[in-house]
Amino acid sequence: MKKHKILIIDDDVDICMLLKRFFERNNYDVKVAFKGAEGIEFLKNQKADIVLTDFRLPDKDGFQMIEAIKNVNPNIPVIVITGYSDVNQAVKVIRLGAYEYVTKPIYPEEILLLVQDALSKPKTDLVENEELNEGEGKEEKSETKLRESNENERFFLPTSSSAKNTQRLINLVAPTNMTVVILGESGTGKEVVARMIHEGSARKDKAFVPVDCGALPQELASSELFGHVKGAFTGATSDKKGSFEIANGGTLFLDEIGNLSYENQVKLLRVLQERVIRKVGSERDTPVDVRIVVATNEDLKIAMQKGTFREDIYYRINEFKIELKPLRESKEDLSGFVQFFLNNANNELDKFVEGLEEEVWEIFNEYSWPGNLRELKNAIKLSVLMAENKLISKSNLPIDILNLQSLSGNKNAHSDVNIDKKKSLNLKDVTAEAETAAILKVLSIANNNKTKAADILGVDRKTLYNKLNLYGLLEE
Ligand SMILES: Nc1ncnc2c1ncn2[C@@H]1O[C@H](COP(=O)(O)OP(=O)(O)OP(=O)(O)O)[C@@H](O)[C@H]1O
Repeated sequence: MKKHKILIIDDDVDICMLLKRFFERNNYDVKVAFKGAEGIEFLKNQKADIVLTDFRLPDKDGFQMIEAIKNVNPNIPVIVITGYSDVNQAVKVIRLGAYEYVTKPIYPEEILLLVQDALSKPKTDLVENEELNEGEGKEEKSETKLRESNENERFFLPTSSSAKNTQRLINLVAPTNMTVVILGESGTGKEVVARMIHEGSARKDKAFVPVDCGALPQELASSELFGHVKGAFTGATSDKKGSFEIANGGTLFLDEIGNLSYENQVKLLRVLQERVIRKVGSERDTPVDVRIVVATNEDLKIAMQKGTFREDIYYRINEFKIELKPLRESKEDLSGFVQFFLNNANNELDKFVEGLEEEVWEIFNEYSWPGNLRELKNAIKLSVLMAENKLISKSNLPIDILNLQSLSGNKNAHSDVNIDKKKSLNLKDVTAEAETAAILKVLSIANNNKTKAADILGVDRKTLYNKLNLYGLLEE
């Protein structure tokens, strides 16, 4: 079998040699470069299948590296090694098109898993930020990718009268061009509803572009949303399309809109009023045809009173409102969602779990589900993984559900994970204890594989590392 070629760029000779030996032992062809320019030069002249680069190189930083690498080969997956505390950088490198980032201290096995994962994906899946690179053909490809991922997703349509009413509103508004505001707590399915609106519109064959305004780094937000022209700021080495342009003809979903900076609110108002955008650093307007759906879990009226959200935008976007109930207030839909998530988890994990024991149903009905559908989905997935019989039993449940459920004083649950009365009932301590127990349990199930463990826990690897650090669980 042909060996894959990995290019490792790091000025730390020890790390380079360690990784080189490790990957060679695992049957990879390894090329090493100690400077950014050297690595780029190599890519220009020879083929590599994947690049592993340190964020801090003597001649370039990680942002410049990704941009330069993608200029040579937009399809090549890039994994960036960052310092432990550089969470913001890590988020930015992903936005710039890196496949993944790993934090120091590095674990070669963890990097190997990521490399295998990246190389097993079809090329189109790897082109996360194709829009970074201008060109009509490329935009088409990124739209195809979005459509493909939409088709793979299957949603459950709950049947309670309130859920049916929501579905009626979705069906009513979908075919129009109205701006829709979706309100609901985190995890209630706001993005799913936004997708349904898109799917039910004449725009369904064009892109659905979700943007989490809460996760946009301040200094990159304008360029992410509206694009930039070459030379607009240091590091803007080529033109870049923003989310509005990528969504042209389709739907742009602005999640957590309350987090948009004042400056970007002003720009958004222009799009809403005139349907044009102006790229950062450009002197001319570009027309866009985008349907806008926004979501928030904060009360925008209060934000408006506080002066953090502009009144004119509020009234512009407030054309049609859909409010999603938290799961604790829509328990009639619980069993339908449980069955749906159970089927998915069985398929994903190759298991054959048929349902929940009666006692577990009682716990599920009592529990307040602060993370809503996302929490339910993760809890079912973990329980299916843990289940040894046809029915999920109480011992298979994530510990935090049992802890919070027992704290709520439920008489029916007979929890055997009761909190010791002598122990602190301070919520922070309880949470720390529950999280530590859940993390340790999952790490042992996942054979200490952090990527897998993070997946089971329903968090990203960065969050898992932060928790491991916080609770002193990181191995030396
Ligand atoms: N109708 C549904 N059918 C199947 N899964 C769903 C449905 N609604 C939500 N989910 C699942 O629940 C999880 C949370 O949904 P979603 O991301 O849409 O919530 P959200 O309200 O946008 O969350 P946040 O405010 O945190 O961004 C996702 O994994 C999603 O796939």
